Amino acid sequence: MTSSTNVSCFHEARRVAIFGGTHGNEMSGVTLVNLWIQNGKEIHRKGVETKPFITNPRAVEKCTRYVDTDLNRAFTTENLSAPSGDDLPYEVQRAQQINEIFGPKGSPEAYDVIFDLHNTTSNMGCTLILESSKDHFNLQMMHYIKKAIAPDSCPVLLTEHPLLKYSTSRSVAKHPIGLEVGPQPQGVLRSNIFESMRVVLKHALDFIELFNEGLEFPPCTVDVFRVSEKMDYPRDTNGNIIAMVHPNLQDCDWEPLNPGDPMFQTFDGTTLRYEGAGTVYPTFINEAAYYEKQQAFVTTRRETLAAGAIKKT
Ligand SMILES: CC(=O)N[C@@H](CC(=O)O)C(=O)O
Ligand SMILES: [Zn+2]
Repeated sequence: MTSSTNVSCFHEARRVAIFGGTHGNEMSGVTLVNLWIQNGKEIHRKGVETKPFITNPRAVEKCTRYVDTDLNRAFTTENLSAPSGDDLPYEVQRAQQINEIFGPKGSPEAYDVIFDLHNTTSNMGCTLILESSKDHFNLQMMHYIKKAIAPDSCPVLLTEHPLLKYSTSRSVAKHPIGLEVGPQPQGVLRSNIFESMRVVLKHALDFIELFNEGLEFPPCTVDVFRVSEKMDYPRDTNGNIIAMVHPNLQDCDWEPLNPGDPMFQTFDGTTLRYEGAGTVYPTFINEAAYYEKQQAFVTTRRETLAAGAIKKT
């Protein structure tokens, strides 16, 4: 067998977009994208058209997550195929426009790559979000970024899950990549968070340039954290929250949580413990935007994915 039989070929990643302001109060992405709209020199790469784009301008203007509904949940087939009109929620109208410009989602005309820039109030560091374990192009890119950024770490969160997966803005692209950097409060810019987001984007664009130049990337493996279970805050019968994230768990994103470990602390100081089966790795711990989604954190499990060799056609 010749080595080339194991190489997956992809078209050049010529059309690339960088989304900021999918959530209007996540300031690193909003600020970087606005900078790059003014001057795109930093994101220019040979043989690549990179378009910086503010996805939810009305939410950015109000510095709020969204106006009518969460844009990063709005890219469902139902929404995208609904008859368009002013009566639709603002973000659904916006999703349709974005799908026209960068999609259509699932079609050969769709953009090759979309980076969607997010911030979290959780202590997640610089996290790459992968939507499909079978996307070898993205796996290779994430492998490249992890190597380039070492000894700093860059965990990969895999959101592939039958119930917990959601319809993101970036999902209109052939290769959707979320970048989630924290901790940063909503509406706030922190220089360290801003800079680490910028550095990851730099490496990502370098990878695309090398790929388009014809470099072959050999098979590799990527350690990922696969989303497993959504954990809500403990509540009373009226739905009111009766406990907080336990101090031993707060800020401990990506660290092992074992059966019997403290998880929540009630207002009178009682510790509630994790009673699941086996070790999990919580993340999005105490994310501000997830109170409305009844989510205190999400558990993940570690997995190693194999990426085949890739090369441009
Ligand atoms: C805090 C936050 O907004 N996180 C993103 C994660 C993602 O882009 O997949 C979201 O919930 O849409
Ligand atoms: Zn966000």
